[in-house]
Amino acid sequence: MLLCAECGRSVLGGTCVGELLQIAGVNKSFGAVKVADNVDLAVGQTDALGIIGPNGAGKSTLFGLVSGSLRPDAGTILYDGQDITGLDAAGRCRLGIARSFQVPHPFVGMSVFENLLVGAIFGGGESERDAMRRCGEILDRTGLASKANLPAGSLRLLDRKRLEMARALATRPRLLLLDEIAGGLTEEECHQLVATVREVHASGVAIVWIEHVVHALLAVVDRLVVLNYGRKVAEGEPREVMASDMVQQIYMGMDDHADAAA
Ligand SMILES: Nc1ncnc2c1ncn2[C@@H]1O[C@H](COP(=O)(O)OP(=O)(O)OP(=O)(O)O)[C@@H](O)[C@H]1O
Repeated sequence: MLLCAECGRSVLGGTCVGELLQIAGVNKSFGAVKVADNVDLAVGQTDALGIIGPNGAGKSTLFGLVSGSLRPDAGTILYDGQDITGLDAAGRCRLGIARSFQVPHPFVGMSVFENLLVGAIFGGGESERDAMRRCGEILDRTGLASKANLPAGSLRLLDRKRLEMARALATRPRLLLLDEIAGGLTEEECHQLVATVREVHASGVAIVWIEHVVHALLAVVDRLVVLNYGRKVAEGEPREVMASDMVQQIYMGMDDHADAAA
């Protein structure tokens, strides 16, 4: 892949694709607990970015700030060059930001297909006819075609995870935020899920993936960010980041905060 000499991002057709998402100086506290501490982050239009960090590091909170369910106390969020810091979640969804949740929460009484249609019509802004056609394609792509008419509440774990991703895809995202979709799956199921995420990325969707199942993440992402106590403490080539002393210390529980608390 050709990279821009100035910013290091991908070059398509001779043009730098630039940033899709830019987070600058974002802070968020819940009471006395700071869960986003001056976070800067950029995601290019063709990026696949992984985010790791211990429990409570502020990873899901960051997704809330990007998808619009949470407001930062300070800082700016730009999407496609537009300041979306004050925009609500529905507005961000219409611009192409979609999020899957760590704990899937589909409309359990509706069928799998109906769950996608809701996303496609209300989130993606499509006519019912276009939405139905595209939802059929997404069901195929995510391996849910044979489950289309089942109630979402009857699905087992892998299919619930797939549905969570399919619902996000139904909104026609350019930026897909995946929150721990591989947890609890068998090796084979994980392998299938990785293949689907790779396909989605290859179709032109930027991916940001929070995941504790690191081998699944490393099979997809080309950059890795580490959060700890709300701070971005490392960023770079995934295997180099994983091998760094910083990450080893955090995962061995030997970082500054742990020392201080001891
Ligand atoms: N709405 C909220 N109100 C108060 N505290 C919250 C809220 N949401 C998250 N927190 C707290 O903020 C901290 C960061 O939570 P967050 O879910 O972002 O962490 P995480 O890195 O995603 O963790 P995990 O890997 O366990 O999912 C935690 O201490 C959590 O309890």
